[in-house]
Amino acid sequence: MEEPQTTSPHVLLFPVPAQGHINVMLKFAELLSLSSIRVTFLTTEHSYRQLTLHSDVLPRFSLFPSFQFRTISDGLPLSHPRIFAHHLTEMLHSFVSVTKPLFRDMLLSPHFSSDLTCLILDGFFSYLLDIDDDFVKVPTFCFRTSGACSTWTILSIPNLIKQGQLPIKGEDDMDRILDNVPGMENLLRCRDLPGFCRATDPNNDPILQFIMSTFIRSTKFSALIMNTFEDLEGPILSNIRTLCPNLYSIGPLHALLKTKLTHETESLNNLWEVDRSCLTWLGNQAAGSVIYVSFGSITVMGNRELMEFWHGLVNSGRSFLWVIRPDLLKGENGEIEIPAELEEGTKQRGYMVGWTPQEKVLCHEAVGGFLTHSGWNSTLESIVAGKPMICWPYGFDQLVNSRFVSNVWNLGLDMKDLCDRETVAKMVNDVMVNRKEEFVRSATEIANLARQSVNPGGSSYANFDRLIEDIKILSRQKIPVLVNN
Ligand SMILES: O=c1ccn([C@@H]2O[C@H](COP(=O)(O)OP(=O)(O)O[C@H]3O[C@H](CO)[C@@H](O)[C@H](O)[C@H]3O)[C@@H](O)[C@H]2O)c(=O)[nH]1
Repeated sequence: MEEPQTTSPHVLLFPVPAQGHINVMLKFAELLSLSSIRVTFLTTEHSYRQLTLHSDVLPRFSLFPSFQFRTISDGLPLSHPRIFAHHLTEMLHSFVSVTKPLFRDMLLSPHFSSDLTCLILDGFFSYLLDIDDDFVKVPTFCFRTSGACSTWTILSIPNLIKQGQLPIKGEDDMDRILDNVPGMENLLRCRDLPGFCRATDPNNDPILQFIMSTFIRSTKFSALIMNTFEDLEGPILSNIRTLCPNLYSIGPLHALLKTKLTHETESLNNLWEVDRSCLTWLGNQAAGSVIYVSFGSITVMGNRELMEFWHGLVNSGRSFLWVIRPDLLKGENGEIEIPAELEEGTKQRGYMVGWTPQEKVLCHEAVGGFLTHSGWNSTLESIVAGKPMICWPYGFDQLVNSRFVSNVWNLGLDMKDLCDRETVAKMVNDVMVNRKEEFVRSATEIANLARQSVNPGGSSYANFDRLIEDIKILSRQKIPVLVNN
């Protein structure tokens, strides 16, 4: 029997306001709502506006009467472009000075202080709570939107610094193997570490220190929820459990949601307008013939990189579907002159759009491979669709993910730190033709494991049920939000 609504647990979710975080945490919110948990989804005014403008979240979530959106200011004017690649430091300062106190006041307001069962905070937002001085006490779970491989790498950085393995000593040092990351022996090279590890003075680099401290802080929360699965990252998850034993691996979350939903829906949570014409174009292409190209929601590139990719794709002779987001280009001065051979090659075999329904595109039978920036959501979506990858990581966790895609899971090739037309054309042909059989074999095996994990009897399915049970137990304990003065 359904629990009466007044006693059902109430959970507050707060993701970082970026596509790769909001998308997955809304899917998580949908899963919680399907399990009779009351959800308040907190997001910034700007993201809420984009979401409601370009996706069907309002009608979709209206099916859950106890679900509500709440908004909070990020301290920037609504007209601010908020491009992470350009404005990260400004945005971080604004979150700390404006959002943090507003968030604290919100937690202490009567609506939340006596009714909230637990807070599920994006791992990158761990600095919004002062856990160390116990100012606000509420059972808090950390939701990590990136994979275990990159999480464990970042948690290992303090040791790498202590052992003198960091800083990286220049370009000649990039291929040195880091032999002291437990569970990743003989695997990671200096160039595979997240971009901020390239700092010359790690002990005094503000970005590196800030990111390390948010990761370490989030292991001190009551629990860690991760969008991954045991068959993919089991040994690494065991290492993370040494720091945070209460860990729920519940991914791939988009696939778990498909299992739990009784009706067919796309669950699109996009901040950009989707162009569906690409599905019609794909419908006219031969099975496995198209390389899908997308660099996620944050990557930016210069004119030179754009032209190298474009030439490489055209020269490969393969068909391509390429997402060119409105803000993909760095905004360098000067018009780009498009050579006639690119125009002609694109007319014959290419299609470009501003934003796609990516999960659907990846599952389309015409798509044979994915040229990706290796964001964690894209990686998992490609894994579930059973599609091999060419990885061109841009930064953050992507540099670790791409190493795992190529050297651990054998799902494709890593193009890290390279951007020339010859490499692009060669890798496209290697993944789509020359080494296709090998990569498709591994991709099919891992896709099957991913599907098993989210079906009844699978590890993620069971872990999600355990999480729901634990939230219900917390709710019966009725721990109020406390302020320690
Ligand atoms: O045309 C497109 C392109 C992308 N997507 C979706 O957008 C999301 C993109 O997420 P992700 O692949 O994770 O990339 P980013 O947007 O770059 O995500 C940020 O957040 C991720 C999760 O923490 C990190 O792994 C990345 O490094 C970080 O850049 C995915 O769900 C895609 O399906 C679309 O729907 N249509």
